[in-house]
Amino acid sequence: MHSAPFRLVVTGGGTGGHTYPALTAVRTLEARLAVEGRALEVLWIGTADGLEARVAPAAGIAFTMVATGKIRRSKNPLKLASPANVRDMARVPLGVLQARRAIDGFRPDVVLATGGYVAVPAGLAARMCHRPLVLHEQTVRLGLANRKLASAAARICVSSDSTLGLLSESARAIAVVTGNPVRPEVLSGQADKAVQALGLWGFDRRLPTVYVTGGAQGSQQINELVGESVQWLLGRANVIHQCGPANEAGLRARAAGLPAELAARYHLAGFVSGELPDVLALADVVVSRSGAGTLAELTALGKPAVFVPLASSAGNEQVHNARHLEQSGAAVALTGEVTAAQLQTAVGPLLADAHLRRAMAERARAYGRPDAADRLVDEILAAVAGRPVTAGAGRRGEPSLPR
Ligand SMILES: CC(=O)N[C@H]1[C@@H](OP(=O)(O)OP(=O)(O)OC[C@H]2O[C@@H](n3ccc(=O)[nH]c3=O)[C@H](O)[C@@H]2O)O[C@H](CO)[C@@H](O)[C@@H]1O
Repeated sequence: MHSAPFRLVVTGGGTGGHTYPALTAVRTLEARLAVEGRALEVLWIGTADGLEARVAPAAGIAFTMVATGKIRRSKNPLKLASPANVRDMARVPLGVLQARRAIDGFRPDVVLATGGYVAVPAGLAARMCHRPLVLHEQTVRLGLANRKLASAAARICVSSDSTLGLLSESARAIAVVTGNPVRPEVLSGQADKAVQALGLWGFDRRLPTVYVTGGAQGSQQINELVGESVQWLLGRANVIHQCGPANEAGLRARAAGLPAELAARYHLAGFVSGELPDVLALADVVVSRSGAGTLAELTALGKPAVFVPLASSAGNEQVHNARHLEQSGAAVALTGEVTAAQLQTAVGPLLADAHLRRAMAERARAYGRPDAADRLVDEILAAVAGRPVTAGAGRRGEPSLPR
């Protein structure tokens, strides 16, 4: 029985893709320590306007804000020297100072950084305070924040085997494939609870249900495609459409024009929060962006998916992710200029044929890593104990996401 609590600083956020793996790691570590009778104390270093500013306090985690600026990539020096860029870069040293003060005061055993702009000042401050820094990368290529922090890290935990080949020799020496943590509750949703919680009384349970999601902020492109196809979809399915908080009012006005019998089977939401696991359980087909977080969830659950990747995502990784799953029949990828007709051609067979859905679900599940959070916690504990990375750790010979 340990009397001293384990102290963790966690940093990362902006989007859901960086925020939820951090939250899942905290919860998993807490459960692991509880078995030994040891308490966990956590401080989350984030930004005021990132998703983490809502998620961490709602989870009862102490939260402190630091200044940070968007780090933009550009090969054009004029763009790099733009006023917005210069202003944002100037905020980073202020953020480092603030993060350093927070870390000095909290004295964590370890700092976990999961990417996003805020991870840069907090990660640099971790090194200044001589605290072990564990990085987690969700996407196949290291994000900008993790690239900046790699040389300061004790461990670089990655989500895909194919990331290892893309790392420098020194980064590979401290890299471990853990997978991308999926919130445990996401894996145990119940379809009936979604009906209760969202009041989906007009849904026809004899029809399949499509969950449309554009990621935490919603996707204009997916909203338009679904808007054009909504009557077609509702002719064959119930639809839950997560459209992004900023787009909700406009789409709600448009949905008011639907015939009543179709409107009863259409549910619009800006953001799906606590009900997400139950919504995923209810979904027979998912139409989605292919961000790393969503992909980890859908493969862990084994859900047939039609992906409409964000073409401008870093290194085009969403397109790579979607195409890679499509190659083995684990999803359908719609890339480039996608039309409503293409969406219908992709979704139609899945709505019509439950066998097809089951086959795709099985293939998707082969990519899932439901144990990723446990493996990340193993590495956090190993970093605190000063254990070196095991050579070849994490190579499991499973299907991996592409380069
Ligand atoms: C625009 C952008 O920068 N996208 C990147 C961002 O994705 P972004 O954060 O937008 O998307 P992800 O798919 O990674 O994660 C979204 C997360 O939010 C959750 N969710 C979403 C909607 C909702 O209503 N409720 C809800 O809980 C999803 O279940 C998921 O857990 O980070 C990912 C991981 O680094 C990258 O792969 C993406 O390319």
